[in-house]
Amino acid sequence: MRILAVELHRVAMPLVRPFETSFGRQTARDVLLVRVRTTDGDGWGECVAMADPVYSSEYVDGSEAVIRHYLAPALLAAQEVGAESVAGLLGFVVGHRMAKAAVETAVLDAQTRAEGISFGEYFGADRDAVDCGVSVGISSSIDELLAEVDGYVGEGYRRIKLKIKPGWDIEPVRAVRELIGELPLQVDANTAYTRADIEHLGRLDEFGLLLIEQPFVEEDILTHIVLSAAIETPVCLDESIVNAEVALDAIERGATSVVNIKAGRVGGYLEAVRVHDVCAELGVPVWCGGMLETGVGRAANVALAAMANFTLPGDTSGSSRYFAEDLTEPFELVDGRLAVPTGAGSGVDVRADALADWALRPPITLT
Ligand SMILES: CC(=O)N[C@@H](Cc1ccc2ccccc2c1)C(=O)O
Ligand SMILES: [Mg+2]
Repeated sequence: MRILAVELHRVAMPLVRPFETSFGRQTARDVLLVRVRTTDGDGWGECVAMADPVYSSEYVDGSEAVIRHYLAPALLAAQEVGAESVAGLLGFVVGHRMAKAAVETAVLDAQTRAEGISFGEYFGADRDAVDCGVSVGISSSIDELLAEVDGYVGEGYRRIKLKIKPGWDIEPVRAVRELIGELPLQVDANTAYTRADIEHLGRLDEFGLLLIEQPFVEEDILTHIVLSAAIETPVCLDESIVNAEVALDAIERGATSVVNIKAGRVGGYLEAVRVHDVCAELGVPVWCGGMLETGVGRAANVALAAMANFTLPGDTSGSSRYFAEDLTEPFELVDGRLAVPTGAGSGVDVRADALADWALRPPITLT
């Protein structure tokens, strides 16, 4: 098919409650959505980049600029485009994986809608619903944290993940472990620790955690190797895993024994499937990470999380974890699970009224 136009939409999505991590406090999402208009129909992709470059080097204005000036022109100039050829067409741009992922996903959506197959069928999903976990931010007090966690347990979430940082780790984890009993529990440091903290992090072993996620900076594979050898709790990488080759290297070197897969972080769902396959071959379980996506990105994540080696609950929470109203029909937990959309493509549709109401500015149309 040929790309006739690429539309860049920016919407403001207020969060139902602040979300605090070791790198900052979010109260809203400034979301970039890409719609491609092709000879075979339309498709949508969500860019997971945050407003500021504090989780990764990408940020939403940067993603928009690189799509506008490099990625969209490359696709518009191509005579024939398919999801499987997008990465090659965009390879001349270094990095900008979240921007590339949004564009590739929009093409994949248009292509699979035209073919009448769902993302789940395209990825090779092996189930029709996925177990859901929830990511809980840093709170202003232990009591406030416990009230929030208690609510999620009541909603049926099958796994709790706590954001931690130096000064907010052992005590909150102890309190939550006491509250939730044997319910699976894990922590995410978002790179906030250093090698000097290894002994301190070993104190988490008493809580029987599923994993500790990305304690050290993205580039520092070595210190994750040292930590893995020093503590019982399995080490899981997130920010570090930028593609399947890095996943293979990190696993082979003993830096990680569980992998958080995020399509946006690795450049798209096709690379995410490759990361899944590499981990499956090595017997390393994976789970689907989250970037506070709207229903557009959430739909694709749920389909990805239905692949065989996604054996741990992901951060594929219900829409209401983040948004009072979603851009699509809301994703709602049933028995701690989300159903994999069965419609063609992503299986969800962007609500035109919400898009118009929450638009930060008129869409940019590139032809
Ligand atoms: C669900 C979860 O913990 N996600 C990320 C961190 C994160 C936190 C805050 C965010 C705010 C706006 C956009 C993306 C964000 C991602 C993680 O696993 O490391
Ligand atoms: Mg993480």
